[in-house]
Amino acid sequence: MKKILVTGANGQLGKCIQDAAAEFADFEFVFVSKCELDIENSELLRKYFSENNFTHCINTAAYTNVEKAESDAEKAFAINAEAVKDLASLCTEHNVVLLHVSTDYVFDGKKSKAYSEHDVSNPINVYGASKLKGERYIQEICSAFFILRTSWLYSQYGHNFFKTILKYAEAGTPLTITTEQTGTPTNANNLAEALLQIIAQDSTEYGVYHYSNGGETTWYGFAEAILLQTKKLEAANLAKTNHYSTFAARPVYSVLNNTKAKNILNLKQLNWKESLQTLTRKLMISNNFERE
Ligand SMILES: NC(=O)C1=CN([C@@H]2O[C@H](COP(=O)(O)OP(=O)(O)OC[C@H]3O[C@@H](n4cnc5c(N)ncnc54)[C@H](OP(=O)(O)O)[C@@H]3O)[C@@H](O)[C@H]2O)C=CC1
Ligand SMILES: Cc1cn([C@H]2C[C@H](O)[C@@H](COP(=O)(O)OP(=O)(O)O[C@H]3O[C@@H](C)C(=O)[C@@H](O)[C@H]3O)O2)c(=O)[nH]c1=O
Repeated sequence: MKKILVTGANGQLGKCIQDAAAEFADFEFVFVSKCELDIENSELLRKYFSENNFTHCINTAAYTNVEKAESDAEKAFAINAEAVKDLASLCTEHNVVLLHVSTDYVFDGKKSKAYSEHDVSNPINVYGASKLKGERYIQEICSAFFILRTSWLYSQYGHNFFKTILKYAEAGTPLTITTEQTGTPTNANNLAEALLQIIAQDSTEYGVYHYSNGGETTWYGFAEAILLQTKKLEAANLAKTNHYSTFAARPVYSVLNNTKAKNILNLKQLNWKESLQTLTRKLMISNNFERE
């Protein structure tokens, strides 16, 4: 019997995993939100691992505010690196396979071809640096781990670009969206399923993997597709810009090459536009866009 601890369970990906869990009836899940298990609390973490026979831990807990991280580096590193180090140690001590999620922002974006796992990481913002440090701890401490780097996550849950665009459009707020960065929007529901599939197939091909939806676009292209697919484009006030001022630098190009995940973990890569369409159709039928 697989017993899986999911941290950060009230976040975007955590909620998508809760939904995807319905398809994996053989697994026992322990979903813990930040209130129930703060991963910075090493004693409480230790207690959870001692009192449960977990076989796997999916760590979705993270400091994800890219802008705020620039002036709050200590906290970003405490959660994305130091707490991950504790988690990695406990997983090793208790023979637990760790599945951890990382980001395209570990790269500097100077390439113009999709990044593979062999490409050198070189983060250009605090968030990316803190996530890379977390990855490094896992690689040093664990032997049984999967690090899945993904990009531009969105879903019906939490705070994300998809929901921001819809909220602004519904309020009639003008939208000026940048064409400065190119990457791949990834439906967090697809990532949730991929993580559970890795567990289901009992893979021991541990290591770092890139997992995102397929294709590429800019943030402007993503916004346009969101509005088009939800039939809000005509009414929306959408404009493009080649410079949107932010505190944090972002990689100009951060498309991830998924070949390794496809070949070794047999993960399917859905095209970003098709996956967006699947989600928008589902949400439009059920009228179930989660409100904050
Ligand atoms: N969102 C994106 O675009 C991308 C995300 N990722 C990675 O994917 C993973 C999931 O991200 P996503 O679900 O979108 O992020 P969210 O911010 O939606 O979820 C993260 C969750 O972690 C919680 N959390 C924060 N600090 C702690 C802590 N100390 N202990 C326990 N829980 C904590 C947050 O709670 P609270 O909100 O209360 O602080 C939140 O519920 C992260 O590792 C992220 O770095 C990678 C690429 C893209
Ligand atoms: C809100 C807004 C943003 N932008 C720009 C700013 C930025 O360059 C880009 C995306 O902005 P956001 O702040 O929504 O996205 P950002 O926080 O950069 O998203 C990142 O989050 C972390 C957690 C990751 O790991 C990354 O993969 C990526 O998804 O869009 C506009 O051009 N217009 C707008 O109205």
